[in-house]
Amino acid sequence: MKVGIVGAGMVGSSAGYAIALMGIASSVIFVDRNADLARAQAEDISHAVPFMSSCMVYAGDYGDLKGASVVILAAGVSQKPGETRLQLLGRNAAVFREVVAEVLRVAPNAILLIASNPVDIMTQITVRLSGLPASRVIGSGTILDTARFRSLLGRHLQISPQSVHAYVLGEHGDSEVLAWSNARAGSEPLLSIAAQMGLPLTDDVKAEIDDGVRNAAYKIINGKGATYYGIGAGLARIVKSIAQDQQDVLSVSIVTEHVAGVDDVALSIPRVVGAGGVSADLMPTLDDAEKEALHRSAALLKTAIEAVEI
Ligand SMILES: NC(=O)C1=CN([C@@H]2O[C@H](COP(=O)(O)OP(=O)(O)OC[C@H]3O[C@@H](n4cnc5c(N)ncnc54)[C@H](O)[C@@H]3O)[C@@H](O)[C@H]2O)C=CC1
Ligand SMILES: CC(=O)C(=O)O
Repeated sequence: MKVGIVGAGMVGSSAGYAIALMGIASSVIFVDRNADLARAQAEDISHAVPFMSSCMVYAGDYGDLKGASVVILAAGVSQKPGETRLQLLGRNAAVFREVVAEVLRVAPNAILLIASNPVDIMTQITVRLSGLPASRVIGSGTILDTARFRSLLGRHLQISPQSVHAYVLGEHGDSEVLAWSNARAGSEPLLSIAAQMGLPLTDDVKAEIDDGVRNAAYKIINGKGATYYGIGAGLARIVKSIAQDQQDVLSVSIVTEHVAGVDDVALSIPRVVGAGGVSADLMPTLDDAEKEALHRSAALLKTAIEAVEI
């Protein structure tokens, strides 16, 4: 499978690195308005491939995306310390007006995988610009926040994060909702596991985990200027589900007709992902506070997209 990546910066290159090393694509092509950067990233990553897998990695222009099954859009600006994701909207919408048209011209049948922030709104903008069905325009959404939640829960409970089944819903951003009430480790509710392990999930522990998930990006950006390894692996995970038609349940963002009392808005809930993109939505059972928080997150995103003229 051929995977295109538009935007060869920190996020695009980390995704390309993960995809190449995981051996889930036959080729990865980088396109960036900075052609020297795209070439350098492709060359550097191609030197890692012989150690791990088999994948052609090169740089090109939009014409080279012809035949791509998936195109990742990671172009645009990223947050500076103190900036929110929503503050990037105007600048990244302008980038997408140019980029989406170029991609569609050569790869009209590709599934588009959106990374640029604010990712939920950029996903909805991409559906408007492309006219593609919502199921084929997938925002990475809260796949990263869900990984952060599982990582912190696993660390507290001393259990592998891969054995923690918990999701972050709603906006990939400040209003996101950690779904505690249905989270499990193994087959047991979290509270039961916490008691059995002698590691109670007190209100203080839950508040610390909430802060660690919700504010992870701000902390990492303060420390090193950008986040990229986590989302690079998350994007590769979505590409794997598509490439291998896995029907995995992943928290990703697509434009959804009715969700949490709001119509026609892109946000994350667990969804089934395979070769055709998203094939089903799996709305979790939530408690009243989580339902209300998800409604607020959806309404915030709806207000933001309504202000975008595309
Ligand atoms: N969805 C998520 O969970 C995450 C999303 N992000 C977002 O990903 C985006 C990229 O972040 P980074 O890679 O760190 O930024 P970066 O600045 O390292 O890379 C962005 C790249 O986009 C290219 N670009 C800009 N305008 C372009 C255009 N019109 N055509 C082609 N290429 C263009 C630039 O030349 C640059 O190489 C940001 O919006 C950031 O907020 C970052 C981390 C996590
Ligand atoms: C930057 C960003 O969106 C994140 O790391 O969550």
